[in-house]
Amino acid sequence: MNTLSKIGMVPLVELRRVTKRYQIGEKPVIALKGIDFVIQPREFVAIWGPSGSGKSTLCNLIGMLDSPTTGNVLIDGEEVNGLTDNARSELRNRNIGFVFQSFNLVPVLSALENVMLPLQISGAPVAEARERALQRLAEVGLEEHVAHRPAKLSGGQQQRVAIARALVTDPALVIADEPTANLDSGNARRIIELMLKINSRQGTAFVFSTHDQRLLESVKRRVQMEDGVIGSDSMPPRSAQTRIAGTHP
Ligand SMILES: Nc1ncnc2c1ncn2[C@@H]1O[C@H](COP(=O)(O)OP(=O)(O)OP(=O)(O)O)[C@@H](O)[C@H]1O
Repeated sequence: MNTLSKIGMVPLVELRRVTKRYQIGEKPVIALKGIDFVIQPREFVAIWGPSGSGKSTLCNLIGMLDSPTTGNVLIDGEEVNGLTDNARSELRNRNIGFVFQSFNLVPVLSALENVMLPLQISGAPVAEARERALQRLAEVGLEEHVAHRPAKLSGGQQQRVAIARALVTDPALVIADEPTANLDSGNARRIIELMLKINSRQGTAFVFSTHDQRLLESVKRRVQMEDGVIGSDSMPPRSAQTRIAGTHP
């Protein structure tokens, strides 16, 4: 992120009157109907709502994986619409980490190699990539499992590898689209607590989506999606971020 967002002068993400329309054959689907939305540095935001309400579409636009039909998306104060594909990829790789519902780990690579991958793709020397990946895996509590391939890990452990991978490039924002959808309720809760802890300790901003209201108890900013608009049951942003017992700012 540039210095302006680091010192809080511009939001990390800003959506201005964003719409998204999909066309399947003859029939248009308006997935987002004019969204205004801001994520500030260090925020932890839950996007919740029923299936089909527009959560993934919103995450994809925030992560520049897709473009709006109308309206503007600004990342770190920079308007995304006018950028070339290369400039957009560069902005994304520099600033944003992703966690997906199906973990998306490379099956033939170990946990360590999976986490090293984003750094190696960006040209970091192997020794440095290894050191930073080991550090991230330790932060998510997997130092004992670094040599295991994904198939040897539980769903919760695989998602923790994915979180370590999302964090390894030190992004200002991690987008986690339904990160707990394939986990049982205990592991789902542990994943949210882990993300809250990283947010609290390191200041990484998180936006995560879920249809499970039970996961929202400890999240202070909630954005409810309802048929393509932000619903009335949203909780406003808070200047102070959530702290988990035993963690430090
Ligand atoms: N690629 C696409 N092509 C056509 N329609 C789409 C596409 N992606 C999403 N939609 C439609 O847009 C609307 C919003 O979908 P979206 O996936 O954003 O909702 P969601 O809240 O994330 O749902 P879920 O929780 O089931 O993932 C739905 O009506 C969906 O069918």
